[in-house]
Amino acid sequence: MSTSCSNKTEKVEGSTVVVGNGKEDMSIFRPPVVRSGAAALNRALFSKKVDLAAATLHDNRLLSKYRKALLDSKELLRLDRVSPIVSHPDKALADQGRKCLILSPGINAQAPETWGPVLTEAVKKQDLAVIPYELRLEYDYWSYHDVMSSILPDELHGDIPAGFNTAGHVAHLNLRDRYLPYKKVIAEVLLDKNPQITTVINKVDNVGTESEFRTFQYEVLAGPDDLQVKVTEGGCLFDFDYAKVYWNSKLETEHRRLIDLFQPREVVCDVMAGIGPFAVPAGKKGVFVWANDMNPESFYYLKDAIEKNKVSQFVRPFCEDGRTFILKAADLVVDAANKGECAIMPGKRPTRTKTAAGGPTAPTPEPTRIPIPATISHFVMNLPASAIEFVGCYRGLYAGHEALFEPATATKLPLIHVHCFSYKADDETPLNDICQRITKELGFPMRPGNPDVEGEVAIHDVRDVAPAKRMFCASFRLPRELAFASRS
Ligand SMILES: C[S@@+](CC[C@H](N)C(=O)[O-])C[C@H]1O[C@@H](n2cnc3c(N)ncnc32)[C@H](O)[C@@H]1O
Repeated sequence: MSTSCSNKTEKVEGSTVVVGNGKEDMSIFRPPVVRSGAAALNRALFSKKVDLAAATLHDNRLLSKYRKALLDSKELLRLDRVSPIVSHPDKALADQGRKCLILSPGINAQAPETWGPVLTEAVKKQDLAVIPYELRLEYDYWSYHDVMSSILPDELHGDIPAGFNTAGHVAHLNLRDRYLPYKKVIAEVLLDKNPQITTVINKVDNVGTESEFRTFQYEVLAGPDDLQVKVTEGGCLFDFDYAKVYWNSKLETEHRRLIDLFQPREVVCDVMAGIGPFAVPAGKKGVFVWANDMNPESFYYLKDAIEKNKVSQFVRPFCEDGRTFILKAADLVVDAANKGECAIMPGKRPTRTKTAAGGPTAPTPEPTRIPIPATISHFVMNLPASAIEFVGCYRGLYAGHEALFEPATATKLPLIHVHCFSYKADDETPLNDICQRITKELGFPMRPGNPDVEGEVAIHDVRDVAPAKRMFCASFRLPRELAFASRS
């Protein structure tokens, strides 16, 4: 046989193997079929023996030379997560430190015609011998996907639940009905294969129980019913009860995108702040944030995050309906600026406090005073199911305060970032839909475009949420006519 011809790479679930002569049966590396249904997971059933061959070296010093040569000639086993270098299967020889190299499937110890050129030559030189080798693959070897493919019937293989949300040690599934009979087994395998996860929950869909605070009903599928989680996002620690407040780790990129727009010393108003994934990291970079959430539990954990992350000079927590908070925040910020409120940052000592000669300690620099500006630069409204309905509340935001903005000063009116859902489409359909809805609520014509042009909206595609639904963020500057309208 010549292994140098007709090499091909075959993808086996969870493993890639390069086949020497193109004739190997790759199914030998698939996990055993364990159609135990919804019964308890029996890990022992996933043990599998695979008959292969190994090259046993007469001198271990030749190990690296032959490992490379056999790899290059495609005669060495190449299987993800399996080292081809193993102890000799004979215990006495193994105790003497003798090693073997596991060979590619298709190579048969008893059939020299299946050996490639490197093996043939090395055997001739008596550098090595080819022996049968039994490779054992156990439950721990198989990936989550391998194990679930073994357990689930063929008709459920297309959509094996994998894209779960995590919050600290909790994995949060939202299983489709057809996977529910297997929910306990799915949860057990997830626990086994994700060491950082210790509790698996599934969303329980009780029609009409969706909370206004975006919390959900759940059942524990595996692990303790402990949903007090610790999560790090944007360099900040959040320690909260996942059952009582909204948290979605899939929004991390969106949080970062908006935080990157905010400049230190600006003011941001987060109308539906949750426990602060926009507000707290923004505060950490020196942005003043007026952060509000109507859920008292979110307010509690928002205050906790402000304290734990030491951003209380920059982030102020509130707990009220966002509809009333919008105008109130604008007024509070004007008041704070008029009163000269500020953050005071301690002066930083130079790292070396003594002169090279061991002289006097350098004086502590003066603290830096960072005044709160009078105007809000950004509003954030992440309540996608209904935030667009809140945009009418901006009417009269800066009534009587024309002097604070362009053209009297260089300050622009605030940018409003409204999260919302719309259709999934490759054309303008979602953009037009979102602009029509904003127009209706605002009472001012808005169209897709550049947010710096009055009447235009930039629409960012945030993420997929359902087969026909996506989440977007619509950003626009508050039109002058509305900002300075009288408050009704
Ligand atoms: C989708 S969550 C977003 C939370 C946070 N901004 C984030 O990105 O994770 C929406 C939040 O709006 C809050 N909420 C719901 N109705 C509200 C209202 N009328 N006023 C203020 N907050 C509200 C909920 O309690 C929830 O925390």
